[in-house]
Amino acid sequence: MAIVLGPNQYGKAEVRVVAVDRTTARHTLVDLNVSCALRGDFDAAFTDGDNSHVLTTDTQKNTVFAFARDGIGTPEEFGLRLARHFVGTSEWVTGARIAVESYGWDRLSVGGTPHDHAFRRSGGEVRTAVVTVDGEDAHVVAGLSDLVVLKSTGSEFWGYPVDRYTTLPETRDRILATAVTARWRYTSAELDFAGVYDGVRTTMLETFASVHSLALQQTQFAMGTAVLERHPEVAEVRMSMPNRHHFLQDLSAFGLDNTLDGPGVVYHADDRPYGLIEGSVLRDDVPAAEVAWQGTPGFC
Ligand SMILES: O=c1[nH]c(=O)c2[nH]c(=O)[nH]c2[nH]1
Repeated sequence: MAIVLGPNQYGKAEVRVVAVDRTTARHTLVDLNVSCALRGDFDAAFTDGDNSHVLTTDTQKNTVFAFARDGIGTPEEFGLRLARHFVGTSEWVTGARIAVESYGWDRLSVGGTPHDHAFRRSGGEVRTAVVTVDGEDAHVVAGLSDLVVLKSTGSEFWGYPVDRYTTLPETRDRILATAVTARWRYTSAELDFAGVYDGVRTTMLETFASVHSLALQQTQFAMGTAVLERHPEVAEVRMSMPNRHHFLQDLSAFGLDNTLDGPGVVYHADDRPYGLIEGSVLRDDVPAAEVAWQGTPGFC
């Protein structure tokens, strides 16, 4: 029996970098959380403490800040620049995974006039990008998380099996709410990343709104299908969506009606437990690229 080192990677996680574009008096902000992971021949560091192949995580952090000095661009472009730099710099670094979270800031207005340099964090939504350079190949997985959406009608849930533990009543009209986390893989690393991102996000929102839902599963698949139909540069979509249950609150103890036959206006928003619907939608003519997903958690 031999005990051997298995797959490994290392890098600096969660480098928080904020870049202010001051080229005009109207400033813009880019606010990122960047995590680097290098892959390659680092065995001796793990087995013997031999650091001769270890580009320190401190150097990786410094590289992130230094690269930001020249302008960041999109999260995907920034990730590709960093990953290609790390893979091109030393022969024993054969791959790099750069994960970027991008936080949006909206410009504040004063008396209806947009302010030049004051901002408010926009929503809880986060744009994400995971770039993997593997030798000569580059993979880009874009995404978003915590895009919170709700429909106050246009959602039903019925027709499920009933066993001795089933108490959920069937409904023809319920609130459907979720926080979308989605990642989608591009077929190319040369794209208008900002434009395609906006298009995919809009497609998801429009589909959520317009599909009459018989299950969150159906809505999710429709969202992924619409993305693949409208965006040929997307190879596959993976989504994780908690079902944020809203139940009509029973107000009968107070002599108030609150059923769907009556006004049906007061709901109790349950934060947990929640159903968790996870799925992927693929094109059957595009080859899989599991290395693009290696290390990206949260999906089945
Ligand atoms: O859209 C839904 N899918 C389910 O699988 C499910 N399960 C449940 O209790 N409510 C719901 N709603």
